[in-house]
Amino acid sequence: MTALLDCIDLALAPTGSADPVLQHVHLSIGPGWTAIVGPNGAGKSTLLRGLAGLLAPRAGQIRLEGRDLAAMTSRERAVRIAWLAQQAEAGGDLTVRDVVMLGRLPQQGLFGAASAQDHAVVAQAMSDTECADWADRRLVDLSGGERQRALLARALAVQAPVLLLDEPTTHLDAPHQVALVRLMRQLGASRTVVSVLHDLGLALAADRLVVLAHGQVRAVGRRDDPAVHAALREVFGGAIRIERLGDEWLALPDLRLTR
Ligand SMILES: Nc1ncnc2c1ncn2[C@@H]1O[C@H](COP(=O)(O)OP(=O)(O)OP(=O)(O)O)[C@@H](O)[C@H]1O
Repeated sequence: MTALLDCIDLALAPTGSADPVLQHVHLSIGPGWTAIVGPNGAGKSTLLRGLAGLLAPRAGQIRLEGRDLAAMTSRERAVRIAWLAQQAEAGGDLTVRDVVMLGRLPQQGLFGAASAQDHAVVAQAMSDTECADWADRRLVDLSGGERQRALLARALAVQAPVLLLDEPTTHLDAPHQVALVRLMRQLGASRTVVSVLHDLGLALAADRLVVLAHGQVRAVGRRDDPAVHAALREVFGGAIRIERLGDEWLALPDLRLTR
């Protein structure tokens, strides 16, 4: 399988930081759903922002479909990569439908009018994230979870081959977390979906995991890969238990540590 996103000896620094937090990263991420996990400050968001083309590499390169991401125009990136940021935007006076339609801008171009197909894509994206019922409400008036779902719909509406989601389950209740896992699995069948997740239980539903710590990749592998489980136990200091339940893997905080 040809990897869609390739990091080659990559060094990245967060915006405003002089020093790279990720160094010498070699990583290939292909089609399917990949979860990036690791302790606070490991560099997960920095890596995702790099993959989105929002941070220029301090060294090395990120290639998308074999092309240097840094050499692409922002329009070229925008039709290929959809992005959901960690901090939800307020959205001003825009309604949910307007915000989701913004996801079609890369395809429409600045002066293009929304086509019937754009409206159909927007309706489908709102249906997939269950926000169609409040399509006419202002984003600013929504609860945290509702807003998160509307912004996810905008990212889906781009219909990009690469979907990058930073903490997409933040603010979501349990049924919507499960719905999102189902959606990421479905989308992974035809796209490259990469999500940063703090909830290891949700991350272990992904096809593959990338375990990061201190700006280094500690393990990459399928969710049933013992090397991935060992790396998770190592980087989280044994604070989690990983157990198999049928076809699924569970990661639970090990509360016995508190005794
Ligand atoms: N502007 C900045 N200047 C200096 N250091 C920064 C800046 N932004 C982030 N950092 C540092 O870079 C490191 C990586 O940050 P990043 O947000 O990528 O981590 P993360 O793994 O996503 O963390 P979390 O799980 O807490 O969201 C952290 O140690 C953070 O303090």
